[in-house]
Order: sequence, then structure tokens, then C-alpha cells
Amino acid sequence: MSAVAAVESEYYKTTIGETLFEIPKRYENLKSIGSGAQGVVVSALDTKTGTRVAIKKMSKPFQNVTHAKRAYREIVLMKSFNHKNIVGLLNLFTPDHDLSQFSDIYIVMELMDANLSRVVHIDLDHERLSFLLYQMLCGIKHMHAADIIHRDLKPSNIVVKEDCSLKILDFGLARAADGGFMMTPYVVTRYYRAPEVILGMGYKSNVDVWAIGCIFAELVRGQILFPGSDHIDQWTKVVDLLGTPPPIFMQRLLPNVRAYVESLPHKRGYTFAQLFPDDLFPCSLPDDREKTTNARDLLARMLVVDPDKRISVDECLRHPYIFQWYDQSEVEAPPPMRYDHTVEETDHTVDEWKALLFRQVINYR
Ligand SMILES: CCNC(=O)N1CCC(Nc2ncc(I)c(-c3c[nH]c4ccccc34)n2)CC1
Repeated sequence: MSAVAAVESEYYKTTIGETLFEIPKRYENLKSIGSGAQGVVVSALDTKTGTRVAIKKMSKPFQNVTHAKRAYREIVLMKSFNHKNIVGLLNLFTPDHDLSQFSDIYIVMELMDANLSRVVHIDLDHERLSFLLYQMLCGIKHMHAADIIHRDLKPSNIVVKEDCSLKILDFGLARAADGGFMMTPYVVTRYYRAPEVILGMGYKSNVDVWAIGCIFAELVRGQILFPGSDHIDQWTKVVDLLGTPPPIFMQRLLPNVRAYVESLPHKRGYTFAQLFPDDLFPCSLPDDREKTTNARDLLARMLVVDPDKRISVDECLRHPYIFQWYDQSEVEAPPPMRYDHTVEETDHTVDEWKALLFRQVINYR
């Protein structure tokens, strides 16, 4: 039997909900933990390590170009990254014997306890709050070091454990992300998208600082800061709270976007003391007052509409509210190979994507 083919005896079939899983026997006791835009996810006991893992089944990821591009990008990036704040790839396999029969991909990853969207309703002390933010910043900085700018960070693609450790689940939007129409029933969450993304301006790495700022605000307030129903409403909510941006920002907008933005009623916005009053923060420990002042200061530097005026990831990591956690080995972890964007930016047919994905799976290990 060639090395390419999946060894028959090794695999077994089991159905979780309505999804058939065909996986190696080493993985037992499957339990559903949810489904994402790309497939169904279960937890399982890996009898080889004695630990439970997460297994995501991607069904026919090459069914259309959008799915294929996202699956290919996720697999290539997961293979290349190795950072404690980016979810790690433990195994990658297909039960299918060859390219002609190739249909499903299974990705095995580290299992975490919960989604960050579950945590936003919990009152966090400053220690946990600043530690979660520090880990998001470390993970994002590591991606930036490999030329990956996420642009779509949100609580639903961040997972945490009881011990407050945190991992980012995905790698965001492809650079050439065709905002392509997708038939999936999944709604796109735009609440955390930066102004430069909403208004179609250029972007740089601190586009991800905006999203982390929105998540920070939500962890403090217990509710979404800018819950826009669409792009227009998203921008309206940003202006309502932060005020109309200055002319220097308007000048950098595309003509038609600028005309629209300048046509809106002028808003003064609120101060950060008004947006984030003391009673939203912890106040039981002696140095909580100073930490609250630092937390509000950092929020005010992250939630700046003009990216040229907004704080950078590196400056966030050195901010008094975060610096206490600074560990050179976590912040400066050597980046993986710089990601080659050309593959995802090349238009391939479904069959070509199928072959590219099959090769990624077969070449694993
Ligand atoms: C306490 C309620 N449980 C909860 O919020 N959960 C989501 C995270 C889940 N843990 C995990 N750990 C690793 C990965 I990778 C994934 C995961 C990736 N994509 C998903 C899509 C849906 C559900 C889970 C995932 N999920 C445990 C269950």
C-alpha cells in the first residue's frame, strides 16, 4: 500500500449529530463542540497523548474557490506558525485514498475551554483583563512578523482556558479577500472592523489594534461597543461615540466615501471617562484605581479613528497597563517564514485547488 493511501485498518467511522466523521482509531469519545463557517468541530480523546483535542472536519473544502482559498490559507498558515497565542496544528489527515476520491480534510488542534464571546459577560479583575489583552497582542504581533495582517479579529475567533491562557483561532481576511458572496447561512460580524477597513482606505498593522480595542471595551462594558447592522450603521455608531473625525482624516478618503462621510451630521463624541466610567472597572484591590486609569488611557489610544494617530501593537505591549506581562520570549518569538500571498492571490480552478489542498494534506509530517 503506498504511503499516500490512508491505511484502511487505521480509520473508523462515527456520526456526530448529522456529520459523519471518518478518523484514525487513536481518536475516541468524540463530542460535538460546535460548527463554524468551515465545518463541524468536535472534541476527542487522543489516546496517543491522553489529552483531549479539537477536530474540525472540512467537508469538500474545494467545492468553490472561496472555501478552497480559505481552507488552503488556513492549513498553510497553521503549518507555519508555532506560537502559544495562536492555535496549534496537531494533526492533518484525510480518509480518502487518492486525489480522485479526495473529499474531506480533518484538522486536529489544541482544545481550549471556551470562546472569548463567553467571557465578555464575566466581570474580570485587572490581572486577568490585562493578561488576556497581552496575549492577543503577542499573537497578533507574531502574525504581523510573518506578514499576516488579520483585519477580522473578533471574540468568536479567540479561545481561552480556565487558566486564562488565550489563542487566536484563525488568520483573518486574505489580502485579496474578495468580499465574495457566500451562500452559507453564516452572518459576517463587522463590529470589530477598523474605520480604514469600513471606509475602504489603505491599512497597516495597527488595523488589528482597533479590533483588540473593541474587544477590550466589550470585556469592560459587557456589551458590544459598535454593534453596527451594516457598514453604514457601523460607521455611524463609531462617529456617535468617538465624534466626527478631523479634516486631515477626511482628506485621505476616496472622493465618493469622503462626500458621504462629510455629509453626515457633525458629532462631538464622548470623553473616555464618559464612555468607560470608573464603575465599569474593578475597584476592590489597592492598586485598582491606578490600573483603571491606565486601562482607560490604553483604550483611548487604541480606539482612535485615524490609523496614523492610533497606537501600534509594539507601543501597546509597552503600555503601563500591559507591560507587567512583557516576556521577551513571547513578544519577540522568531517569526515563521514570511507568508507567500501569491498562492491565495492566484486564481485557480476548483480542480486545481483540490490538488493543492490534497498535496498539503499528503505532505503533512
Ligand atoms: C463553555 C462553552 N464552550 C465553548 O465556548 N466552546 C467553544 C470553544 C471550544 N474549544 C475549542 N478549542 C479549540 C478549537 I480549534 C475550537 C474551535 C475552532 N473552531 C470552532 C468552531 C466552533 C466551535 C469550536 C471551534 N474550539 C470549546 C467549547
